[in-house]
Amino acid sequence: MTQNVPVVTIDGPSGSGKGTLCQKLAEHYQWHLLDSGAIYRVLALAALHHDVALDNEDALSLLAAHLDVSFKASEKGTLVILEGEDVSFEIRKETVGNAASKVAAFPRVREALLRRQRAFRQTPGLIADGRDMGTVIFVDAPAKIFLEASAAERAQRRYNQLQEKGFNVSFEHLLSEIEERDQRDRNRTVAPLVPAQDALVIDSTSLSIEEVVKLSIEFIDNKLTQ
Ligand SMILES: Nc1ncnc2c1ncn2[C@@H]1O[C@H](COP(=O)(O)OP(=O)(O)OP(=O)(O)O)[C@@H](O)[C@H]1O
Ligand SMILES: Nc1ccn([C@H]2C[C@H](O)[C@@H](COP(=O)(O)O)O2)c(=O)n1
Repeated sequence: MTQNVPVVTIDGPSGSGKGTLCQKLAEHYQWHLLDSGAIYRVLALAALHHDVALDNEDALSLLAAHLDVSFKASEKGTLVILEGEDVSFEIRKETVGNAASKVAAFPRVREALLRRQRAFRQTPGLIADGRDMGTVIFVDAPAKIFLEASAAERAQRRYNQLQEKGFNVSFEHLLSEIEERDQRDRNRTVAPLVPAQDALVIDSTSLSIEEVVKLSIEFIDNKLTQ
């Protein structure tokens, strides 16, 4: 019964630090990791590759139901494979993130990806990263965290990240993309980005990564022993 396998859900807006926190938690507990955003990103990329319009819910949900995606552990981290091709780098582009946010707004697309996400619940446990992990996908999770940060701080983090990788980007452009994505993810009719009622909300705007990890582990350990 996978229902007995513990899950920790980490939800929050783009750039709040979910991915960073989830990797550290998965290492700490030696649990599996679900990056649900990567699945939506792969779907968006598949739509772009196959010329499927980002507003065609029928075609997108069909594509989602048959999405040929797999995740492979490697020395460089987890590789994301779409139809046999390594798309780990491509799916991280801001254009793909924005497209993912558009396709993710359709109820039948979300429905088509539901079981695929729940299948990640395997012993000894799962750290689940996304927007609706605690509110829809794993509502019975014993520990739920909602990670926030101001839009300006998230844009600054993304700016630093891209600069380090050698990309020349405008801070203002990044900020407006983050605000646009927030607006879409928070206001959609299905599975909007909101904290679960039983989630611990952490505002990381002025916290270091280490402080966020420490607070999270204290909370999770407490919840898991209740
Ligand atoms: N508390 C923090 N303080 C400073 N920088 C941070 C903090 N948490 C994360 N970061 C940095 O912010 C950037 C974005 O973090 P991360 O990719 O984990 O966010 P995310 O919420 O997973 O974003 P997305 O949803 O778009 O994938 C990374 O460069 C990361 O190192
Ligand atoms: N559980 C999820 C995960 C992701 N999405 C959508 C909304 C995001 O803007 C987009 C990309 O996610 P990211 O990789 O930046 O975490 O995918 C969603 O709706 N639900």
